[in-house]
Amino acid sequence: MTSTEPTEHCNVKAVIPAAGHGSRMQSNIPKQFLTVGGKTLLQYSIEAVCADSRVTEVIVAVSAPDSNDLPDVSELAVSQTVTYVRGGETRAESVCKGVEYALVQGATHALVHDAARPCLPKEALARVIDSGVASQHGAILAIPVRDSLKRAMSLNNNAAHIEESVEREHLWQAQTPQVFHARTLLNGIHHMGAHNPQLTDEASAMQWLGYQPILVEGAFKNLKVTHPEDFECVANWLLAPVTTE
Ligand SMILES: Nc1ccn([C@@H]2O[C@H](COP(=O)(O)OP(=O)(O)OP(=O)(O)O)[C@@H](O)[C@H]2O)c(=O)n1
Ligand SMILES: C[C@](O)(CO)[C@H](O)COP(=O)(O)O
Repeated sequence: MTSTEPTEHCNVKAVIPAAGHGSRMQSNIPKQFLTVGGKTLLQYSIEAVCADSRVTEVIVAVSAPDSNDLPDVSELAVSQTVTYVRGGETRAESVCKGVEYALVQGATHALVHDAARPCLPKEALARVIDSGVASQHGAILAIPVRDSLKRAMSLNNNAAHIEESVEREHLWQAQTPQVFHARTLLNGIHHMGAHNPQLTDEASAMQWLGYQPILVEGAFKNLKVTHPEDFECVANWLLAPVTTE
């Protein structure tokens, strides 16, 4: 793997982890299957990663690949092949299953994108692919921290109190997609362990191997739906009139 892989030799396959329970969402169905305008968040996320033709296939890791509740891939407004595989007990394990399948299908690079991030802008997708395939370090979308940061501590009243301020300069919040050489990423996840609580994103696995992924500025609207208020924001963005990107 050279430090600047010629992009014409790249075969980027998207892996979408969508096997979570969405417990923080407190909804009666996993959040990726909540609908906005008649489409699930998962469908929006699949269509979002398919907006760049360099993505040659989409592999979606779900808890029940043969479930009738899954979006019918024939109804998706995409030209790429979409395949469901069985996910795992952790996000990392689901990603692992997806990347293993992507490698069998001939992927050189894996583009991992949360099913819970349906508002991925096309131009941000293009930029993270550009950077991710051009460097052995790979790349992730992220946004610089914009608020003051405080470390919390609990006092005897159990309320959270400020223990200290945390320097926010040079701090970024990681998003997805995260784009890496597929075999290297799989090695990183295997070495770190898919149940390792520190393995919260693909960049962590690459860092474990000594790589320093490129930070590509993403977008605030590329929000991960985690809590109910997030869903309200995302639903408004998805239903807003389409603007030319
Ligand atoms: N075992 C898991 C856990 C999570 N995910 C996926 O990873 C993405 C980001 O994870 P998160 O937001 O934490 O989703 P959940 O684990 O479902 O949420 P919670 O932690 O609130 O249960 C989601 O698209 C989720 O479906 C997955 O594929 N497999
Ligand atoms: C991968 C990720 O979206 C980057 O911010 C985040 O780590 C996922 O965390 P979660 O707790 O599994 O949602």
